[in-house]
Amino acid sequence: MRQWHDFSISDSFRKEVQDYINEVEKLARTLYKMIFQSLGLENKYINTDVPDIPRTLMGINYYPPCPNPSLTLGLGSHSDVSCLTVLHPDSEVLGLEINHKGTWVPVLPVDASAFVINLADQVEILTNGKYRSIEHRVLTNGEKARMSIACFFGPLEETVVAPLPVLIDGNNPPKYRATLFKDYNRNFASSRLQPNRGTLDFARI
Ligand SMILES: O=C(O)CCC(=O)C(=O)O
Ligand SMILES: [Fe+2]
Repeated sequence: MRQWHDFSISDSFRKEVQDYINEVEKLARTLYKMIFQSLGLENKYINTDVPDIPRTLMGINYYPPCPNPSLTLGLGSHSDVSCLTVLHPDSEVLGLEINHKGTWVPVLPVDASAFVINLADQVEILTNGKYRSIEHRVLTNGEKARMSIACFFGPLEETVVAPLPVLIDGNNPPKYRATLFKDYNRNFASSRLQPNRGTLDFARI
């Protein structure tokens, strides 16, 4: 039987991960820009005033089979903390659900190579709630293990995130205060997963 120390991080594994992250980062940057373009913001403003997303965190989630899926979740309900998540879901073993107006709806990948894109908390703050971060959770499967690869794209720790001034006026007062991303992140880590997009409470006015 193979032991844990038989699994080294080989050069080929390192390269695969690096190539994957490079490609997914290009996609994330394109989508991130399109989010703000869709709100009518000019490219010049986006390039100078919207915080950059240079920070990538990649996580491989492994959900072992569970003898009684009704008793537990694979991952409790939460919204992602950063700006945007590019998720490579397991197209064979389903389980991801989003909360759509109070109803849990399964996310069905259109094919084996399709990504799921989650808008995360910092985009909700920047757009002053025009785009909302999505609450999601993962069910367990009775027979098969599930795997997913999540890449989270966000600002630097020292970046202050606040609703973009251009989206604020008399009819649209700020719904969120300015927070240092480091503090937001620390609050997320110490409060663990929270339902109802509860991590946003940290910045909500
Ligand atoms: O496994 C999944 O499909 C979702 C994972 C997830 O929500 C996360 O890593 O934040
Ligand atoms: Fe998530």
